[in-house]
Amino acid sequence: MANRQRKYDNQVYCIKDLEILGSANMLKSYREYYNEGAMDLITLRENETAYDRYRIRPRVLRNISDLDTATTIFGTKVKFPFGFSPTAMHTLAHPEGEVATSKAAAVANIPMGLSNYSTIKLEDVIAERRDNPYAMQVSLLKNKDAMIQLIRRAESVYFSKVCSKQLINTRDSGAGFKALLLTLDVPYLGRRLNEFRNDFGVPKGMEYPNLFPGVDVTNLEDGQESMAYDDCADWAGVMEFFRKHTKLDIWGKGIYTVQDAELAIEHGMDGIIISNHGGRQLDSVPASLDVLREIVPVAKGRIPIAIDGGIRRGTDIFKALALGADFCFAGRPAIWGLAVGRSIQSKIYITLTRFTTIKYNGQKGVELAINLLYDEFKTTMALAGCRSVTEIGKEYLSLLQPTGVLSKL
Ligand SMILES: Cc1cc2nc3c(=O)[nH]c(=O)nc-3n(C[C@H](O)[C@H](O)[C@H](O)COP(=O)(O)O)c2cc1C
Ligand SMILES: CCCCC(=O)C(=O)O
Repeated sequence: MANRQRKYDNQVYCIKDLEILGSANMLKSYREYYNEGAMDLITLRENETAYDRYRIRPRVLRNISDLDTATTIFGTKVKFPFGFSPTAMHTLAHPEGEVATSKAAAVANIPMGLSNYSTIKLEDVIAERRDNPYAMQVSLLKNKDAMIQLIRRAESVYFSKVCSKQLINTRDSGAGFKALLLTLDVPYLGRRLNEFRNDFGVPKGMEYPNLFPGVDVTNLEDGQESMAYDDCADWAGVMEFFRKHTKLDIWGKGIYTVQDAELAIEHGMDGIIISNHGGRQLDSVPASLDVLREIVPVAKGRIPIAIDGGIRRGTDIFKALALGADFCFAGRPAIWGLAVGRSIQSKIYITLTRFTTIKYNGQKGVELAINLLYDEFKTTMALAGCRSVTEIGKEYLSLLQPTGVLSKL
């Protein structure tokens, strides 16, 4: 039966399960680095709970037999409106790190944002691509040379690969880096108490091979000048710099207000991500979902609007779309997938009768995260009576008031 629900292994049936199992597989200081955020974690918590204030209003008898979850992002068709936000240092969660995340994103045909604090070379990450799009995240640094070199490398991966013994150029097929995600909300790093308490540090000898190749970044937190964030950045200067140095699309990540959404449009950005950095920068800012509601009435249709922060269920993706987002991203589910991958054993067949078992399958863990969200999202669309992503609108949601009354949006 086509509409039977997929079964899962490893006792992971939703992202919450993945978080619990993945977290148990990590060292305390890494777990808290990934899972926690700034100060009292008020925003971190609200990013998730904001979704619980909305209720879905399904329509029935809608003939959903041709249901289509596909949409486009960065000019590329993808499986459903979900992709990975850039998160630093995947190798702390799993030895295969960003390569495993990339393999899973490629198999699923979803976009992947790659952090400039990736611990694996961007060329090795992009080598795993199929037709799915990638976006390179760029932090705004004082060190302009590091940024320029990073952009050059992202652009110069000429996406050629050997296929049927022929060297073909796959750039035209849409594979590879399509956009830069400028991280706008880090002139300083937020105050993450877990990092102070755990004396968090990356293992000796670890590098950020895309931003500072060959540099031991163990002491990054101690503020080496060559790695410092740019605290003089402004809209005009940033846009002038990036338009001069790239032909890729430029998205602003870390939009918290209507005023800054307007400025992003005014300065010709190609897209925005409404994001509070997963509650890791300024604590007690509003949940990104609440900011989405303010921004959509003024920005919808003028610029692509994506959102991240607290998206953990297919119903969350549905709700964000119903409130006007064009696309959803999430950061931590990829990390938990990698960490769960440490305990997934895959059987690889060598011959028809013999197989060997490999552990540490990071890709399978991340695929599990994607499949859970995909299956939940598809089920939500079907049960709400939406046949395509464009049909999802605010008529499918009510706001649950504290009194228990449901109000229209
Ligand atoms: C461990 C971790 C590392 C992150 N590293 C980066 C980064 O290098 N650059 C960046 O722009 N955002 C970074 N972020 C923020 C994410 O891109 C994203 O905004 C956030 O994870 C979304 O919240 P979610 O994890 O609740 O989905 C990081 C987030 C986490 C959890
Ligand atoms: C030094 C890496 C900072 C990455 C980041 O943005 C985060 O941890 O949230």
